[in-house]
Amino acid sequence: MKTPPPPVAVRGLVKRYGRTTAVDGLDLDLAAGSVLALLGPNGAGKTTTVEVCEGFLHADAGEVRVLGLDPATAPDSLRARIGVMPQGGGAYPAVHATEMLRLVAACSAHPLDVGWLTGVLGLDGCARTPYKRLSGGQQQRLALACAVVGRPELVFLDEPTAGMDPQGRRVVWDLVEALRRDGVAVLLTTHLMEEAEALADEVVIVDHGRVVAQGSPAALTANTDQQELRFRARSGMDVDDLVAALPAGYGAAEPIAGRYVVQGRIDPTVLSIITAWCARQGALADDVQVAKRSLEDVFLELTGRELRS
Ligand SMILES: Nc1ncnc2c1ncn2[C@@H]1O[C@H](COP(=O)(O)OP(=O)(O)OP(=O)(O)O)[C@@H](O)[C@H]1O
Repeated sequence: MKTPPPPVAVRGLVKRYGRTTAVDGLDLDLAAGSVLALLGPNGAGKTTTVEVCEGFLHADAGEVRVLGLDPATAPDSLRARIGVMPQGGGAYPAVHATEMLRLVAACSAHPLDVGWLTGVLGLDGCARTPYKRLSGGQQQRLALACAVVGRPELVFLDEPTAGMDPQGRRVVWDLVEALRRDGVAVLLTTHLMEEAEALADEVVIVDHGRVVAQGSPAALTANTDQQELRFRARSGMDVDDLVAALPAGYGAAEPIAGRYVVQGRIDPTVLSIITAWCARQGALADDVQVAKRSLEDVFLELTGRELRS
């Protein structure tokens, strides 16, 4: 039996806007029935990548295949098989929430039940509310409903929970989880590492239009034999001197001014060495934490910048 093509396969994608190279040789593979999160700071090229995959933008170079098709030349045949939730949603201002959803459902051969979907997404109370009167979170959830009502094989969600309160975010996360259980492939963008960690089978971290790291959240944040101790203190202390004070094999860095990281096995002796060393510098080690690496740390180590910058 012939294996179906992967939902998304991108090789060497380049997209420029004038002098700005938004996407700079990006590769991406979304496996069937899995959730991939494109994680990166503002302007990293996430939306541009997704819009090329959706067929809304054309690549300057590289190869893009979505469900085996080139979205640049076959957008109509693809449209019926994919669901798209654009950043910020979008609908006619006066249309009622359910009207909008019924309109989209009518374009599909086998839509989900609109009443069921509005219930699941907590939109029952605003079925007759004009789109422009919905809260930002409700507009987002309606956009998500529109993206999935046609039972797509593949869904693109561009920052699906941006600006949502924790309750709204939970509803969206539960729906993404349900899509995965139903075998739907999901490509989402986010700059929230907790969202990527909670939802994604595969995380692709992008910066300046390039992939800087990828893997499962567990693999990306795995500690080899390493633990980390982080603390805040006055900036500019000599980390080489700190390394010299620690047992052999330990590392220390100040990736952001005033924020220090010590890598190695953290035990009470090491902790006391660090705090004593700080005291000798006339500094107080504040906000001391022993932590597992987060995706935020991975990004910081790779780029020297914070995801939320
Ligand atoms: N239509 C456009 N014209 C010119 N430059 C653009 C256009 N769209 C995006 N850019 C630029 O391309 C780069 C990548 O933008 P993109 O929106 O893809 O990033 P992003 O990772 O989705 O960011 P965000 O998280 O803010 O949505 C940015 O420098 C942005 O300013």
